[in-house]
Amino acid sequence: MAGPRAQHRLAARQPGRVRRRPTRGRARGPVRGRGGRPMIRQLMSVVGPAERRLLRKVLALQVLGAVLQAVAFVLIVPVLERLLGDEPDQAWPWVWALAAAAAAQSVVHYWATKAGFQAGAALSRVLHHRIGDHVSELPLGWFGPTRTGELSTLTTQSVMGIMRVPGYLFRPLIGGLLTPAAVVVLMYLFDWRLALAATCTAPFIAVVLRWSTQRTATADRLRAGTMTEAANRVIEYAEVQPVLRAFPGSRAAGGSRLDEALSAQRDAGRQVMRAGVPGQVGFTLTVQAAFTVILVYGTYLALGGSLDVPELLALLVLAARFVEPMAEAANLGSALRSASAALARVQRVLAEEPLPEPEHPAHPAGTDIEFDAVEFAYDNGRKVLDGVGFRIPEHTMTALIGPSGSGKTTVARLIARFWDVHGGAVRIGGVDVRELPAEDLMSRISVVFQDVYLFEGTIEDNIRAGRPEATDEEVRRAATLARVDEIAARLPGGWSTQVGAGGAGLSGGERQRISIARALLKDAPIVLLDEATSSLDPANERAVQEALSELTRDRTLLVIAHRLQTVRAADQILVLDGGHIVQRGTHDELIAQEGRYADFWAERSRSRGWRLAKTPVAN
Ligand SMILES: Nc1ncnc2c1ncn2[C@@H]1O[C@H](COP(=O)(O)OP(=O)(O)OP(=O)(O)O)[C@@H](O)[C@H]1O
Repeated sequence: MAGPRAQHRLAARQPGRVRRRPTRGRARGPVRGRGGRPMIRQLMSVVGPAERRLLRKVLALQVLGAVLQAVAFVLIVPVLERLLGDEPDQAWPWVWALAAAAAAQSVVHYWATKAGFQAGAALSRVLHHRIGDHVSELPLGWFGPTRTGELSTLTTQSVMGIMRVPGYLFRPLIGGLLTPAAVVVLMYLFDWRLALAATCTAPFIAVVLRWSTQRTATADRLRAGTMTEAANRVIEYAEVQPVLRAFPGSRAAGGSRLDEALSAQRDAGRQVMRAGVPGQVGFTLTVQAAFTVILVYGTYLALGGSLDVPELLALLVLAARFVEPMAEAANLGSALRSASAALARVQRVLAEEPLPEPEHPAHPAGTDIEFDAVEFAYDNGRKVLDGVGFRIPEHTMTALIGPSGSGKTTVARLIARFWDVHGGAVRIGGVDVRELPAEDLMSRISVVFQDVYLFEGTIEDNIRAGRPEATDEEVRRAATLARVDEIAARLPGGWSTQVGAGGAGLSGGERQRISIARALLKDAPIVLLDEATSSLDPANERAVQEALSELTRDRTLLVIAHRLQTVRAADQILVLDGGHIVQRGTHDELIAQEGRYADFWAERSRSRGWRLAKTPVAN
């Protein structure tokens, strides 16, 4: 059984039925896997034409800068030749040429650096937009609990790592390759034999450089992995403090997971050192050996009389400078790998399939909801819904009950198209939800789930999120209907109280009342509601019930019900178990039958908590 994402991919391939949403102001280049492509190509593939132009400009300037640097290096030879020879006065034209080359290189370097920073800022902007645009088109089901951390790392550390590339990495990398190459080529103008000797040493230096980079690459990757793990363990350790303190026995286990991660990080750090030292020593020795070869050969030529001593000295100075940019580039291996890994992470998210959009949007007639032989499984392949069928008539209330894990939340999520079904269809007003544009579908639905998210902002801001263009009166009216006015009156800052990200500082019932007010303001004709399971104090319980009765008026409502009075008030009750609807009807009809509902009612009436025995789901 294909998982939700695989299923989206299948749907996206069906010809004629769906089309990908147009890409608003984005790069047209395809996002393909790394496949060993040079980083610059990877970078070009995730940005738009304007940023590509800017990157090309930076590259061109850096290439020019590297060549000018080589020219400046090479001009040292005639200057030294003349200064150390018999006619020092003749050095002046070369000194001026050297000064001109150095000045030109400085100017180009300034332009390149400026363009590099501009390109970095543009990269950061475009990547943030692309990630934001793309994520907004992904199925809601993609947003699991780990995504917050993933997205925040992506938009901060990863994007920062990538934006440093044109400003900080291009110059040494391009210089490291081009300047030595240009130096060797220009050396041929002075003495082809020493130039040839330098050319012959280059492959050895390159091989050792590659070997040392590969040695540290594996250790570096290991260290990056252990650092992420350690960071996650630190966060986990902070988050589970209440549990660790409530259950002292678990403290050792909680602490040891963190200790293990930290010592793995330490070991990985040592491994990087161990792996890096031979590479660096090997590189230095090879460079020294190459220099010695040139020195010995040059001395041999000078002793034989075929090379002047001043020219030999000048060429040796040049040879010494020729390895400098290579050494600088060699030290950037780690930064380059981490930028490449960051780019790969961005590409992975950008490669996630967006929700397929209908080619010919349909128009629902009404707001009744229908499940027609719906089948659905999450990525693990276990069928959660297996041929579920029911209808919620317009402007009626349906209560969905069933044991924990029976798929009640999944039913609600499928109506809001968090994922697409794998079999059958979910219809609204007779139209398959897959034939509705995502925005149209969401404009018809209000979702009040248990894990209410409150934005960083005031109570008022949070309610207004339901309909940003609403007037102040409309916001206050929704708030009053949902009994949020009582909350505002109690809080020191009133309506302007900051409720903070995640709504810290408010109880579960209070958060749900704000989310009901938000839904009331949105005024969508369909409401999907997951009643709070946590026990509320009587005042909050009454307020939530009153708020709900406002919310459900004249709307089509599916409620995942946990309270007896909600279940009783429903026009229809559906009992979900084992992947099927096992009973349906009104409270009176179901209570008259023997079955799971009657058991549930009897059990629930006896105690405050209730549970239905779970039966296995047929696959
Ligand atoms: N994102 C997910 N990925 C994989 N499996 C999931 C996911 N969400 C839910 N499940 C699994 O699907 C099954 C149905 O979950 P669902 O949340 O729909 O049940 P529920 O009836 O609403 O449970 P509860 O009453 O405890 O909230 C469970 O076995 C659950 O573990």
